Amino acid sequence: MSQSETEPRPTSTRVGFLGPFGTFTQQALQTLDDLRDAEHQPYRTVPDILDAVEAGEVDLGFVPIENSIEGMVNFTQDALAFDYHLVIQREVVIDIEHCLLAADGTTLDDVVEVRSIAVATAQCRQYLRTKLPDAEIVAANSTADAARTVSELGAPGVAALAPRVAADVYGLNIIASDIADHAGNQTRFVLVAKSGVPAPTGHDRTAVVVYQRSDEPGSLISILQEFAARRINLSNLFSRPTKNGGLGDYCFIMYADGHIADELVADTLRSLHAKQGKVKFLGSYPAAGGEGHSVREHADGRWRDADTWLADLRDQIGN
Ligand SMILES: O=C(O)C(=O)Cc1ccccc1
Repeated sequence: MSQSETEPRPTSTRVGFLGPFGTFTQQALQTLDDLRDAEHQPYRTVPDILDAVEAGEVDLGFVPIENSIEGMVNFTQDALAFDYHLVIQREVVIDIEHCLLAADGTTLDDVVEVRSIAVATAQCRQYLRTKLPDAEIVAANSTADAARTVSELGAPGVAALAPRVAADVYGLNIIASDIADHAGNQTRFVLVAKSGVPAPTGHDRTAVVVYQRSDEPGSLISILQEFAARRINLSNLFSRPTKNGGLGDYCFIMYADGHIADELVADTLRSLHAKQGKVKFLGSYPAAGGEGHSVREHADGRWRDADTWLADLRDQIGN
């Protein structure tokens, strides 16, 4: 009897990403060497990907969360903060080059309509306003989705704002390249799963959503003090409307250096929970490019010493 008849074949990991083929998200996913042999499954929108992860249709979801020009990708941040119980496993940062793609016969001078996902057109706002002031901007589900529809339509005067690679995928011409409003355009993507926290690497990030006590003034400062008092660097902090509490009801989405396995990070979260009431953990994961200052190296040793000291003290007093 062959091995395949006795043992179930190991199924490969399935990863859902923002499709169709040719998106920036797909490019970023292709940089993950250990997921090269995984099944890459395109989805139409970020919620579709996250639904698929929650439903177990795919093992992992891969989504954009931050752009160096546009800032936070709010629809992803909000989905992770409010709508799903998923944990970030990893992050990846890639360079982004925006191009205008069109079918044969369309030059830049002919363009009357530009299609793309809003987060991409926002990164080229000045270019579009100055070079194509009369062009209509039409929303698509992704850059590659825009390229796909431009290709299918074949209509003159319609262009997609999309990655260079999408020209090959959809048989279009590049009629303008590198058109973002600022140099060094980059996007951060994250891999999410239903559960699991990767082991600390020493260069990690921890993401949390902290709800402020609406009845207490100065709650942001008291939240920040929890991190500052433990010398934990925050790489990002922004407020988002909770959406249920009416105008002015906000929570904070925070990205801190360190890992939940670090005593100092754990203690910060414990204290935040005690003081603020509601904290949602979004994950601890290796920071891209080895960023994320190590919280553990010095602090954990000192913390263990302090723990031992306190335990001894309590022993002495019989508690
Ligand atoms: O639409 C895409 O190609 C995406 O992957 C989303 C996106 C759009 C613009 C910059 C980075 C990611």
